Amino acid sequence: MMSDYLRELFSLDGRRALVTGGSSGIGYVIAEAIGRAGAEVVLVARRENELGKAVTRLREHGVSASWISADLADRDDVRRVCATAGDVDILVNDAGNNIRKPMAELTVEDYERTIAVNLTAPYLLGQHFGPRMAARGWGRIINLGSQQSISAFGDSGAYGTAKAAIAGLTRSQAEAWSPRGVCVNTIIPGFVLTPLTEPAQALPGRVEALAARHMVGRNGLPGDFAGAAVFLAGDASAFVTGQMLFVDGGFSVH
Ligand SMILES: NC(=O)c1ccc[n+]([C@@H]2O[C@H](COP(=O)([O-])OP(=O)(O)OC[C@H]3O[C@@H](n4cnc5c(N)ncnc54)[C@H](O)[C@@H]3O)[C@@H](O)[C@H]2O)c1
Ligand SMILES: O=C(O)[C@H](O)[C@@H](O)[C@H](O)[C@H](O)CO
Repeated sequence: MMSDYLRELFSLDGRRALVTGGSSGIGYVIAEAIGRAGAEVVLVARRENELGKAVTRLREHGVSASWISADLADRDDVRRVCATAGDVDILVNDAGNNIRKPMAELTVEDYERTIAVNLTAPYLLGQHFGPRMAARGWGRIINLGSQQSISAFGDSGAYGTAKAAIAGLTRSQAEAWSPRGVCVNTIIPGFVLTPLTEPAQALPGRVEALAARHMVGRNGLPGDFAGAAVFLAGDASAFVTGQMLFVDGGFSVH
């Protein structure tokens, strides 16, 4: 049975979380995990039907959940999320997109949309919620990076640019607000089987080749991120800030 000590260390009771990209993949699992640890959860994504389904699933698990529909590539939508979300103790910047083309073929529109979703939205949401968390003396920001935060992959130059910058954004946000109780960290996944990676999964032999590049011998699943998210969202990680946490089955060191 879980001791009161462990319950206190990992409980998110009384916390309120905003999870972008929470309708799908890794973001949904993070929302469910921190919700089941006690937090109230607000999901942000574009498609209302997917958001509605995710909120229904969360409620089936006893999680207090709601959603805001927004296109995070659109700054007016980002501002509307900031204005309507209320107090947020835990911000998870999970929403991401990857426009896959050879570097020289990415248009400026591809580049700008990719940067807007993967980097500018986390920047603006952090700028709104970070100081408010700091004023209350407690907060957590979890950004989603990628192996491309530290190394190059083919055909995703704009995404790689944004994900490398996420590591720098995390350090800058940590520097700004950690002195007042706000820990900011990046989760770096391996290759995870989600809708985002379906184009890569469709390439012959690619799934198997990537599985072999993980030390654990398999690709990631969304469920692999639950434990790290609960850890980084709560008091257990009070002395962890500005870091990249590699939840990648050993991919980065293989
Ligand atoms: N799957 C992987 O292998 C992998 C690896 C490294 C990093 N990541 C990162 O993890 C995060 C989650 O990815 P996933 O694999 O779970 O993908 P996913 O496609 O399952 O989920 C992405 C989520 O982001 C939302 N989203 C995308 N564009 C949006 C926009 N313009 N406005 C609002 N919401 C938007 C989608 O609605 C969805 O909820 C992303 O930041 C991704 O870059 C994934
Ligand atoms: O969109 C994608 O194809 C993924 O995000 C990939 O880039 C890798 O899975 C990731 O970089 C590993 O962390």
